[in-house]
Amino acid sequence: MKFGERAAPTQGTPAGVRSFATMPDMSSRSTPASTVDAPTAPPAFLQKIVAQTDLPPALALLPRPLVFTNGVFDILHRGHVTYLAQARAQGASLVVGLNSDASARTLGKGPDRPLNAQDDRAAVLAALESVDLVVLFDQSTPLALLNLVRPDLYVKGGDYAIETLAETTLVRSWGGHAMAIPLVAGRSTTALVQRIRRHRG
Ligand SMILES: Nc1ncnc2c1ncn2[C@@H]1O[C@H](COP(=O)(O)OP(=O)(O)OP(=O)(O)O)[C@@H](O)[C@H]1O
Ligand SMILES: O=P(O)(O)O[C@@H]1O[C@H]([C@H](O)CO)[C@@H](O)[C@H](O)[C@@H]1O
Repeated sequence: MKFGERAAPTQGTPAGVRSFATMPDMSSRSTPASTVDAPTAPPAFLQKIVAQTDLPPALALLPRPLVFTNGVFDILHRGHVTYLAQARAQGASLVVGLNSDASARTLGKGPDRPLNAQDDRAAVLAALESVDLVVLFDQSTPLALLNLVRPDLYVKGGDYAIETLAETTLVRSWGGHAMAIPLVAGRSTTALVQRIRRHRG
């Protein structure tokens, strides 16, 4: 139900949200609707962010085939969301390995990158319908995490030569597969940042 819609009183109103059934009738007052208590419960999508130590039970709940990908996802753009939706469509669930800030800094993307901190990047990814789990990793490659997740399919964007990746060799070692997804032309975080900086003068 969208904010402000009236509905029949239901049981199980989320914590922090007062049921309309228990709210004072404000129809005859001039008080604006914005004075109604704001929800205080954290959004459910944050539950998709899991620590590596909590992975086994979280993975056990995911339907197979399981797809895995990884990256920095610093400023989310159309290329990313297209790629993640296409990756998810290859299986029944998608786990994203997300470079921690320390790990991202080792990748040579620039001295001020990542611009968005790891918790913010994780939250934005977790809010996507295509993403089932987000797991941070601290190394310069996702190999150790990949070995924990043991997906059926490893996916990376077409900016990588999939056959040359160590991730491809690893996923094939347990009978998994690897696939490259074609790039959405002209979309990258680096290009976006450059354009913003040029316009700023
Ligand atoms: N335009 C795009 N189309 C499809 N997939 C993409 C695109 N850009 C990035 N990806 C994929 O998204 C994942 C995360 O990529 P990354 O965070 O490096 O994006 P980026 O925009 O290329 O960033 P940067 O410019 O900082 O390198 C990678 O697997 C990459 O292959
Ligand atoms: O966001 P990026 O830069 O595409 O993600 C990187 O991918 C690397 C890739 O898996 C090559 O092996 C990985 O090693 C790196 O840690 C980033 O996740």
